[in-house]
Amino acid sequence: MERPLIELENVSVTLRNLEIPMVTGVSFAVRPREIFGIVGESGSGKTLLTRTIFALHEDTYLSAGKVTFDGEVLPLNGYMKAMKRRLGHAIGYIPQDPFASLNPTMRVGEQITEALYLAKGYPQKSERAREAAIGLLAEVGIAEPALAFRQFPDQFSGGMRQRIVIAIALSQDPRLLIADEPTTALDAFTQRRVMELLLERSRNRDLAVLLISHNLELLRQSVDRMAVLYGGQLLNVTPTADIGTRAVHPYAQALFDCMPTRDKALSDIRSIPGEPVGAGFGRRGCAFASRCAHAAETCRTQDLPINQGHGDRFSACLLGMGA
Ligand SMILES: Nc1ncnc2c1ncn2[C@@H]1O[C@H](COP(=O)(O)OP(=O)(O)OP(=O)(O)O)[C@@H](O)[C@H]1O
Repeated sequence: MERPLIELENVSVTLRNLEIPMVTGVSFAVRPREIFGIVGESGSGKTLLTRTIFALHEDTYLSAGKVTFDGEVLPLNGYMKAMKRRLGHAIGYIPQDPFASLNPTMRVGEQITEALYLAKGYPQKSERAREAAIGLLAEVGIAEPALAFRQFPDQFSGGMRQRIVIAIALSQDPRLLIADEPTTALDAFTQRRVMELLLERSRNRDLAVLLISHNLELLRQSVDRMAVLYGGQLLNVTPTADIGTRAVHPYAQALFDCMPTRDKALSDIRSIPGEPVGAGFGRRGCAFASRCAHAAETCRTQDLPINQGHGDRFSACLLGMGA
């Protein structure tokens, strides 16, 4: 099996000021060219985990575990510095909101040539940088790339802006692209077009993608495997093809049961009882136990198993379900 591009082993994320562990015991590996998802309800800790791993969060730190990128272990001490060296080169980031992530006062071309200068050293005003930027705009489906080069972000729709953000991320020739809810700010149709573009570009460029979303259906259509987070715990790692077809962790099953799909009758859609438990669960046992139809005493008293090795599947269910 190929060496993972990035591997998390028993990673915990802690809030800096309060010293509260928010995400605990997360292990998974993303392989080269793999489209890997992280799914979980709002507040489950997806963003905290991702932004901490990629050194984008000032309020949290990696308090335990091991992160290996491309075969190199990044030290916990000095982690942010070590990871920041890879951001913008080996790793590209596409944030949630294309409206907030582009500078409204700078022309689109300037923003791309700035990224090209930082990643590849192309002088910003050079013809080489201009040509590369226009090429990138064409690559992400901007109809008149030479014109777009001279325009400002507010002259574009949300979907077009997100394409420009993707062009900036691609300008750095990354091997791993992180996309945190990249389409939530867009309408359903545009969402689909932008996702298609993202996946097509990654296949074309042999990129691995880490796609974070609360939308199980979006992930089911897009990713090869996914990690399921709940209450800051990793409950399941599963090939996407398993969802709805073979046993997965009871929480992943419950998420699937409440998701409307084309082949499901309205009466088959079931909501999950109880209130969601947010990141920072901080007790022994499974954070999902209070809402799980199968929960037993052991689910409240035992520590969750940790995902070991690089297998395709992992279930943290203390009753052995979905393993
Ligand atoms: N700086 C912070 N200080 C205190 N709590 C925080 C901080 N940042 C996030 N949290 C809390 O941590 C929890 C997890 O947040 P996170 O943003 O990771 O959730 P999420 O799973 O990405 O949800 P969403 O899909 O809504 O973005 C939330 O309850 C949030 O309120």
